[in-house]
Amino acid sequence: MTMKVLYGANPDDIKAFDTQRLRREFLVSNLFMPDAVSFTYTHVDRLILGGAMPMTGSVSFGSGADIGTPFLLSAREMGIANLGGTGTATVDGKSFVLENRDVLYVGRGAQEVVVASHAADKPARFYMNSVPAGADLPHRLVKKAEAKAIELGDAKRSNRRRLAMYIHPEVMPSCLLLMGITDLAEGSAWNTMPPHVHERRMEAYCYFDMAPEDRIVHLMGQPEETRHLIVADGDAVLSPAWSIHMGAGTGPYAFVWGMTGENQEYNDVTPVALAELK
Ligand SMILES: O=C(O)C(=O)C[C@H](O)C(=O)CO
Ligand SMILES: [Zn+2]
Repeated sequence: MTMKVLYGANPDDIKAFDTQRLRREFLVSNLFMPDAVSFTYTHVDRLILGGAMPMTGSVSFGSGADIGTPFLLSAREMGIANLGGTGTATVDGKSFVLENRDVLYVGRGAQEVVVASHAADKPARFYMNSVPAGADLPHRLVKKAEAKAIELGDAKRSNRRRLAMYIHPEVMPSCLLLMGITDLAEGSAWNTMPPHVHERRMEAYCYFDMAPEDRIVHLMGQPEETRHLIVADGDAVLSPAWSIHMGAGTGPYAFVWGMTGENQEYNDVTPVALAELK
């Protein structure tokens, strides 16, 4: 298990960032390495994001040595989304089978998580978001069919998409984590249109189901001072509260979004008119 640390940046800093620096602070790559678990501790609302791609055996995590608590989840909750083939996640001896696009909520206090794929030629890709939690809630699997889905956008504007809420007060109540998956409709390219910011929550995206040669042009920054990141399959991007988050892909894609902060009000956002973007 590896734990990288990102300290985050403020909006004035990024005005002077070159491409390399911007990528270092806001882009997390190599999340899904064979038979490894990699975490990144961000100081953006203390969200930890991680990935694991077990192939033939199982891989486990749970130690809190990197973060100063007995266990990684001694004071945290976690969402685990399976972006690949079917796999199993076993939390302190209790096993949950995650098919593609199922999400497991792991409550505060879990000590050991063991993940495995059912078939090495179609490995599971477990993507994790973890945030500080104030209560112990039971672990629960949220199947794809149980998520609350919303159809958004318009094919004529190339932004039709289906947004599915998994860890959300109406589906799987948590302490402060929100997590869901957005799938772009065939032929649509743009996500999160029109864009928005949410002062009371940060957000992280993990783009997946992309062909290796495709890329997302992800836009970030304050509306009047945007920057872009070129993002590949399996990469995650951090979006602090002050940043827009939107993107367009050169081919089909989906993404997991995770949020935490002051509240869990999905609609507590400030829309940004496209004419405001610079
Ligand atoms: O395509 C979308 O729109 C989204 O998926 C939006 C994200 O869920 C989001 O930004 C939530 O604040
Ligand atoms: Zn958002």
